[in-house]
Amino acid sequence: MKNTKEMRNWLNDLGLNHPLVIAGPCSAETEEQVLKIAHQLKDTDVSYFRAGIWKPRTRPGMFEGVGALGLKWLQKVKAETGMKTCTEVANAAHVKLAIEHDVDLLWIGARSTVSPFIMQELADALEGTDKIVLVKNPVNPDLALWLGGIERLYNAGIKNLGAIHRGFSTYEKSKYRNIPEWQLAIDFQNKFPDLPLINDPSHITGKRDMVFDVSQTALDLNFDGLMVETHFDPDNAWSDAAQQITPQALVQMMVDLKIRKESDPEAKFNQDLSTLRAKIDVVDQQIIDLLAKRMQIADSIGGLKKTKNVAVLQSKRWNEILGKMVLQGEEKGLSEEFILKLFKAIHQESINHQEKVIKD
Ligand SMILES: O=C(O)C(=O)C[C@]1(C(=O)O)C=C[C@@H](O)C=C1
Repeated sequence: MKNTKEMRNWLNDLGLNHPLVIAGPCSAETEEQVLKIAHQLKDTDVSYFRAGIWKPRTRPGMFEGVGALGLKWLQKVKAETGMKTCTEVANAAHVKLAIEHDVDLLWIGARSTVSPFIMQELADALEGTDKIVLVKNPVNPDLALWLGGIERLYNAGIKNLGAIHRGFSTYEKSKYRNIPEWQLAIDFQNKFPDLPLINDPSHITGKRDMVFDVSQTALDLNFDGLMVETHFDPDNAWSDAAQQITPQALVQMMVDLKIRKESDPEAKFNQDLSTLRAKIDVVDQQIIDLLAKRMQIADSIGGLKKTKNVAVLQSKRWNEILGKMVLQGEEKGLSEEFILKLFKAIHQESINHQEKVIKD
């Protein structure tokens, strides 16, 4: 699969002057609930109305969706509001039913993207469709697996493709439900700049008061749109209550979000930007020189340890360095998260260098 300008066709054809917005409840609960939310989202920036019909839940015994019955409600949404509709599909039977009920956009969930078998089954079931198919990132931060899933659909002749960034599972304590790992989304855009990329702030945050902030970051990183879970009574939603926002809050959010351009033609702006970028280039060069210097010292330590048969890993010394760097970083306005990531990477490289010296 190669990046092509045509990948954006389905998005360009919508002719939007704002980011694409997909919104609606996490789950379709009742016909009344679906239609009430849909009517509240009509005449807003929302182009596609979403509702989960088949819900992949972590543990059995939770609400697993209303099933095919909900597809009839989505048909009513389209007839009554004119909004296009979308839902999640996870197997060939879902695909068949969704297409029969004229759902316009199908998305594939994070728990399906992890499995090449499921992705191939879905690709076979969707073969040649002109529906829009969006693929959520797999639960683990694996760009190749994400792209591989999309590629299976592409190879099945599906041309209206896109991706949804919904964050990644983590065992470590985090303020997010699924950590965004923005770098991975940036790498995705670098590889496929024309493949529409939508952000899902609801699943990244898991909390409604963080949805705005994550949406703004996504737009600042040139995402093409947002998928936001929306319910008229979020606290009493049958699934994911904490992360849903009201349709009114969504409308306000779309007003408040700053939609930034990728560049500006003004000469003074571009000159100032070039000057600052030149400064960054100088600092980046210094960083590389310093890192190379540090690794030369690590090589010497490796040589010394080799003579006395001393282990490469020195946990006590390393934890001292890490603690000191976090404190010094904080004094300079650098987050603990960043310092830990940076120095863990430096430590690993230092170990690699020493290993090479010791094994030589
Ligand atoms: O101080 C050492 O013994 C080193 O090997 C250097 C170093 C580092 O790069 O700072 C690398 C590995 C050890 O785990 C601790 C520290």
